[in-house]
Amino acid sequence: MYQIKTLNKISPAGTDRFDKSKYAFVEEIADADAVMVRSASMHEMEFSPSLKAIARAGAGVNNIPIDKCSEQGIVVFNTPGANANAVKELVLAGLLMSARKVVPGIEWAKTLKGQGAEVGKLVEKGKSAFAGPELMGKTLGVIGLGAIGVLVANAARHFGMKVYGYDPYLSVDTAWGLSRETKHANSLSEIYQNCDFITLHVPLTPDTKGMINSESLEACKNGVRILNFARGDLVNTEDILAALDSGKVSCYVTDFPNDELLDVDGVIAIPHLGASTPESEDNCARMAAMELIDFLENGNIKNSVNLPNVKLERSGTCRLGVIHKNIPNMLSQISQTISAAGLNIDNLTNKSKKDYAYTVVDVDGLISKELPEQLGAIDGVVRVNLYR
Ligand SMILES: NC(=O)c1ccc[n+]([C@@H]2O[C@H](COP(=O)([O-])OP(=O)(O)OC[C@H]3O[C@@H](n4cnc5c(N)ncnc54)[C@H](O)[C@@H]3O)[C@@H](O)[C@H]2O)c1
Ligand SMILES: O=C(O)CC[C@@H](O)C(=O)O
Repeated sequence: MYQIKTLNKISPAGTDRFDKSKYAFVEEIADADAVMVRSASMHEMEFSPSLKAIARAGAGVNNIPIDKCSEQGIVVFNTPGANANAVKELVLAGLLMSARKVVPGIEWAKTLKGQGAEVGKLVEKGKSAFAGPELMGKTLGVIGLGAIGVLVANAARHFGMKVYGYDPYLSVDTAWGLSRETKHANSLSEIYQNCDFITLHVPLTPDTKGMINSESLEACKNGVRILNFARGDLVNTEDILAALDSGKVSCYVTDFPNDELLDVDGVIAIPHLGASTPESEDNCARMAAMELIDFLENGNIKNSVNLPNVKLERSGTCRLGVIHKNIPNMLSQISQTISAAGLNIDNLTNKSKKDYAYTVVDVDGLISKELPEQLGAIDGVVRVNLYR
């Protein structure tokens, strides 16, 4: 039996994919072959040698210690694009809310409770405090043109906005999906100087942490509206609060509230609801489950953030999945060790991603108990998994 541990609430659309005759859900991570997780932080967790894979039912993997996983040969998956539409829809709501003062207006309207027949008159008298501009004709800067950024950029065009997009690592596939009317910004300065609204759709990494700070805000237009549906730490809290106070920023919409941001004028703090739709939770859970099943049963890897994609049709009698450092001479040492064990290699594939590589070998004949140990002893081999 394969043992699965779920952290967070994972939709049954995913958990039901595991065949009950082959999979069991366990309480303790120490017993697990694989983990399904959403936003729970795994940075302080110990991983037992049984743990082979972690599937993030979502996009951001900053809650998972990727380097530690790679060193231990644990494959980390995510579910690219599976929640992008849900986030896009809330970003569009965020754009409207940031412009039209709907949230403070609703809060003010509640204070009129108990005024009886006067409510209508009071509404008309007080509403001018909550007027806000239209989106049509305004400029939106989208930072990060991945699954979500592209959808937001394209949809904003339908509001009549002029859209600038910035992404130095834009993939060819994504570029095909981007509206031709999106202006390609060559630098962040171009976004800051030109945009009335700026929306962030980049992963949180050491490079992007704090990218919105006093310096970048200084380069922005006065009264800019900032939307952050990506990760809280992309924006320096102290600096955005100062910019709200000075009027440099007129609204900050964030899906990642912290104590300092709550109940501040100009801040719209949403409790991380970007991906909280039944459709997106189902999509993410389903994709994460399918990734784990194909890896645990066949050693195939799709949508991993730390190892290459490898898909090999099963052949031979057994399969070995060897996770190793991306250094010279690994393939020949692996195949020599297998040949020395008297086994014929039926099929083999090898792919690399940054510092790590993955070799999948289908062999004819039965694999002895010693062979995985011999392969594991090769300098640079991190982990050997056996698939029967
Ligand atoms: N609020 C939510 O519930 C929610 C849901 C999904 C994703 N997210 C967050 O949004 C982020 C983006 O999600 P996605 O699905 O679009 O991911 P994605 O991987 O499809 O897109 C990220 C894009 O950012 C680009 N990028 C990376 N570094 C950059 C930089 N320094 N400057 C500009 N562009 C850069 C990449 O090239 C990529 O195109 C996730 O990493 C996650 O943190 C939040
Ligand atoms: O699981 C969630 O609800 C949020 C997921 C989101 O932050 C992501 O990065 O995909």
